[in-house]
Amino acid sequence: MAQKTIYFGRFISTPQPVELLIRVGAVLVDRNDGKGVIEKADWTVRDPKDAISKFGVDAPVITTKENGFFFPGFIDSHIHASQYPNVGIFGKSTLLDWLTTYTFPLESSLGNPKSPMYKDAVEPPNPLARANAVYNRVVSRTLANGTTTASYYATIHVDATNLLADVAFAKGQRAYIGRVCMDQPETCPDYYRDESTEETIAKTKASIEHCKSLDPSGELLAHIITPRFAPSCLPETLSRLGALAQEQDLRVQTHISENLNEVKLVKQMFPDQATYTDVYDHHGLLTPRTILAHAVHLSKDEMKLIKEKKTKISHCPASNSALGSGFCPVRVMLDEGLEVGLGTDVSGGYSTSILDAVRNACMVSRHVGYVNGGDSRYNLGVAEGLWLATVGGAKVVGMEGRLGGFEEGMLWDVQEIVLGDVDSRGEGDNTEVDIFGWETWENRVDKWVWNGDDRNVRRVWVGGRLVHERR
Ligand SMILES: Nc1nc2[nH]cnc2c(=O)[nH]1
Ligand SMILES: [Zn+2]
Repeated sequence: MAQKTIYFGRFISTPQPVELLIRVGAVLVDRNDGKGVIEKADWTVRDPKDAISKFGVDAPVITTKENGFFFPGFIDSHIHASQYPNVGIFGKSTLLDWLTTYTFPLESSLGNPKSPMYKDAVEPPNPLARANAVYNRVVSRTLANGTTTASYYATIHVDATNLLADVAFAKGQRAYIGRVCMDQPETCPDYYRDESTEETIAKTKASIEHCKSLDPSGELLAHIITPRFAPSCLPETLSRLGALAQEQDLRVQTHISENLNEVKLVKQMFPDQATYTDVYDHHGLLTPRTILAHAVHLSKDEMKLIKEKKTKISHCPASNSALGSGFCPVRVMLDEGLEVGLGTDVSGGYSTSILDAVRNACMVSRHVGYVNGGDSRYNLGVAEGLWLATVGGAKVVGMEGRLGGFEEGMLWDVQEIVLGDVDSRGEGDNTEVDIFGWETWENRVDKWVWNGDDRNVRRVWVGGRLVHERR
């Protein structure tokens, strides 16, 4: 099979938060066994045959539809793979009761046959078979939605966590895999926690080794150290996990300041630290390679410390609305110079789609503007939302300059989008995005963001490997 491929057509990206860059041309990709990068780009080419002669290679040419475009793959910087069966199931709960009512029972069922989820089971429980179904489905589903990179939380179970790593690796998604660490008996149920700091560290190391055995380079797949959040870990565990991340040069992910009752709980449990951010800093977890999800209720001082430490933020707007957590002030964080990406936070968030997260980020920003005196300065535009979903996300997962655009040397982690054509009789395609033909390309992108879904994702590549094709 040919190693090189030419992609020809329309390419849209967001190099800057307010810049929607729309170009026609061709790029040459060397697939290089799934490490495919853009070797050359030419924005003067207007015909696929010209591309072959311009690049001087006889490679197959993949062309976008007239009403379509290539767009950088989405980066989901915060998603709980194990919670996927619960999308949409949250009733009227808020964070802390949502965890005990819906989340811990489901997560425990992927590894513990005594999980409360099995109490009425007719068949003998088979947790790993359940994990297999859940993880295969969620990886397929996120790929179908154009997510080429995901930072996943699994569960506390090593076997099931390693299975998620196997599934993501086999399907070719770029993935960070976190074994969830929780061993604080005051807040974690008996049926779902590690017994001690030693157990937490040993099990985390086992999962690190498994991820390394799949991808020693860590470029397509790597373990990410995952203390669930400060209240779920013993203080000693937090420190040991911080040290482990440093020792093994690994990323860290956790939650911060999502909900006001959670913030209060952290104050009670860690009276010696002034703020939630200080708790992570004190335990060596506030690093440039740490992703903090939510950050809804941070003080300005906390933002300053996070900036100083170059720690990253994953904004999860759908989840914050669904669980009534609050209005995350993304504009303020961007103005403060924080690095922000988007997360679906399945299943606090109800959707696996980062396009839906873009929409929700735009919506929430308007509510933030409203509560700040109706100031439209807070509003995020479509290009800004897409920037958070791609370039912002790349910074958050430590892949700045390698993901999120079409420049030479960048990885070919890309989705091909196709929009719906409406004909002269008013007949359309099987997509929610009806394009009549007179819209500008900027407006077509607006319509895609507000009404698009997986039906608009025709093909997806990661590192030049085709990982999804819509049938
Ligand atoms: N949204 C969300 N917040 C959390 N805080 C601690 N655990 C979780 C979780 O699973 N989801
Ligand atoms: Zn979360």
